[in-house]
Amino acid sequence: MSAVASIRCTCRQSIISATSNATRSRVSASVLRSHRRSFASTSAPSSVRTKARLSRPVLAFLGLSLTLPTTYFFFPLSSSSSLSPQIYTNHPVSTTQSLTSQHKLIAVPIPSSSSSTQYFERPFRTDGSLADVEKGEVVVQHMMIKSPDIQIERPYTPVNDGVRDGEVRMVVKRVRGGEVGRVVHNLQPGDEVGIRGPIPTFSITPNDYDRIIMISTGTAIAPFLQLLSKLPSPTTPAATSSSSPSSPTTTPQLHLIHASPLPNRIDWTNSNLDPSFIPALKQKFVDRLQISRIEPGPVSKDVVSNALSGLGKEEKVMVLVCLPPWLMRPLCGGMTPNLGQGPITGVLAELGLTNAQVWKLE
Ligand SMILES: Cc1cc2nc3c(=O)[nH]c(=O)nc-3n(C[C@H](O)[C@H](O)[C@H](O)COP(=O)(O)OP(=O)(O)OC[C@H]3O[C@@H](n4cnc5c(N)ncnc54)[C@H](O)[C@@H]3O)c2cc1C
Repeated sequence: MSAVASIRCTCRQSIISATSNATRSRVSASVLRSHRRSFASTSAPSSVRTKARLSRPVLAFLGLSLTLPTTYFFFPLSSSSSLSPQIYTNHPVSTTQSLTSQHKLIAVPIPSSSSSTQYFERPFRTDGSLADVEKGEVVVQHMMIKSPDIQIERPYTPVNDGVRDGEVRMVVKRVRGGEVGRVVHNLQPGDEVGIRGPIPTFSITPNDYDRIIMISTGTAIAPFLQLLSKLPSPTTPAATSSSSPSSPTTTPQLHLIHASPLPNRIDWTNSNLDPSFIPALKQKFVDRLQISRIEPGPVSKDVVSNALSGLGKEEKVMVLVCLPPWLMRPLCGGMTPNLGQGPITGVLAELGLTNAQVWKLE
């Protein structure tokens, strides 16, 4: 199997949270890896790209740590009804649905104004400008939701294609003592929620790969559900099947490896409660999408080896990993403290995969 073609990632690093008694800052921003170009406003010549890749997270870190807190604290909520990555606006929740006792699906309509949809179609860069999406490129994005009571925000990844559906749908897990999870779980249809986004999480040009393997557990499946929702059905002409300005024209072989919930827990991902969940995706992709459900816990070498089987020497593979740190470490090595990719170690390294073939998502 050969190396990467292109994946560009804006890591989930723009999180600024302040609790009532302390201000915690977890800031990270745009880490873009591209072999052709990045979301950055100017394309660096190839000779300096490596250097640019190394310095960009640092610059983004500094830039965001200055700009986002300012935006957040001085302009906490705008009266405008447009969605914006920089400024919070209040938006009514149209539907809410309990998927399990811990998981709630909420839908927030996207205002039809072009100022709201533009950020879905032309992703927001950390320098404030908008990126042109390349032909065939799919950008996975997340939204920030804030607590109305205290200065705290959390990122959530829509499971669907927002522009196509006219709304973003997010599955939010409530954790014990969690602040924003509590807020979301108390929402009723018609209630308003402070939201900003969309913010790019990562982008990928699926046509550049022969096989894309996605590995997740729990709500970390959300970026993959969104990616699969944005990909056109292999049986439908690309131009009509996605809202993306430049839909991929062919579908690579897709393999989703997703942990089953603990025994006696409801497997919401495998329900028909949303058209972005697994059963609908299976119907959409038929034999282009293989699903492996695995036991909760560390991902075994066998299951990944199985997903890689039959891959020719010249074929290109990308493994996208979205797991909590304790599961990511044995599989492929952890991310660095500033949410850089870090070296590939563990199971994926043993299978011969390199940094060019793996992308880690926090
Ligand atoms: C890019 C991105 C996308 C994401 N998408 C999703 C998604 O689609 N769905 C989803 O459910 N989640 C998603 N997450 C996770 C989400 O952003 C939150 O981290 C999660 O919902 C918990 O937030 P919370 O405010 O409810 O809990 P928090 O208030 O952050 O609490 C989390 C845990 O920490 C504990 N805790 C809180 N404060 C303290 C303290 N001072 N000392 C000790 N312990 C403390 C709490 O008890 C709790 O157990 C995503 C994360 C990222 C980075």
